[in-house]
Amino acid sequence: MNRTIFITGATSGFGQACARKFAAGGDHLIITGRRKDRLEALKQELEDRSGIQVMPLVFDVQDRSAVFAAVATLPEAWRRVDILINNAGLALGRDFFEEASLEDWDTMIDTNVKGLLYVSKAVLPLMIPVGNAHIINLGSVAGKEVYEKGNAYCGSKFAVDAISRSMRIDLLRHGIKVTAIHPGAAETEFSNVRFKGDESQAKKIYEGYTPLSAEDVADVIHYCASLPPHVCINDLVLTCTAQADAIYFYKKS
Ligand SMILES: NC(=O)C1=CN([C@@H]2O[C@H](COP(=O)(O)OP(=O)(O)OC[C@H]3O[C@@H](n4cnc5c(N)ncnc54)[C@H](OP(=O)(O)O)[C@@H]3O)[C@@H](O)[C@H]2O)C=CC1
Ligand SMILES: N[C@@H](C=O)C(=O)O
Repeated sequence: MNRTIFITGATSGFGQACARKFAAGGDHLIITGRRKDRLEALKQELEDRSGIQVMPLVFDVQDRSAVFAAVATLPEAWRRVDILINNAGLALGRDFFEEASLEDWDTMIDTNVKGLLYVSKAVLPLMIPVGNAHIINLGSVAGKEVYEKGNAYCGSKFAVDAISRSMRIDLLRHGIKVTAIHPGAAETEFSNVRFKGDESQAKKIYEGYTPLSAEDVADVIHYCASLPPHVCINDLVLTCTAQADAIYFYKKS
């Protein structure tokens, strides 16, 4: 399938796994993140292995002007986007409300919510003319149920849930599908980022059970993106079997 897929957060985790999955299926990629070295390495890997074309764009999704400027640099051949995967995001800290950092809250809201809005707004003009484009937003089980010390992270993912529902209504007239994907715990760089490099705390999150992998999530995203034009998966929660919901895990002692 020679589509063009625009993936944010392609330097790690779900985004990187999606890039590999879609490249293997023959799709061309626009891959984005702040770490240019990782984007360049992924471009090299995928162009060598899959023979597809890859366009890296380096920008911080929190920076509105940088988002629009980066999209504006796309040459004519890249000014058609079939699928946008709004994946860039993070959690910072896991603290009680009164102890949490305002800076962490700002970053989560600016990245997970405003960043998704900015990128979608900037890329939509390249999607509307396609007639049957698709937006896939990364929410979380944290956007379906709240948990202790989840505060702003849960809030940001509830916002992604609501934005996805609203997008779906507004964009229907352009034939654009909107799918929200809500994973449970997956072992990526996510917890290292959340716990600010505290490897032991990050590792503890995944002890006693088998979490999702980035590839598990990418497989599901690719399936959602490969359905016939008249079929849309609107909202999908996926967890590892050991995780019953956002809070309950069955962990072998
Ligand atoms: N792992 C999990 O348990 C779950 C994760 N999620 C969500 O899935 C998404 C991907 O997470 P995951 O792959 O696990 O995490 P990773 O930390 O492995 O990857 C996060 C990606 O987002 C990018 N990113 C973060 N901040 C910015 C920014 N300001 N500007 C541009 N890119 C940014 C990073 O790129 P770079 O640093 O190079 O900019 C990186 O490529 C996130 O939205 C997360 O909230 C949802 C449910 C579960
Ligand atoms: N599901 C995880 C990531 O979003 C979490 O809620 O910590």
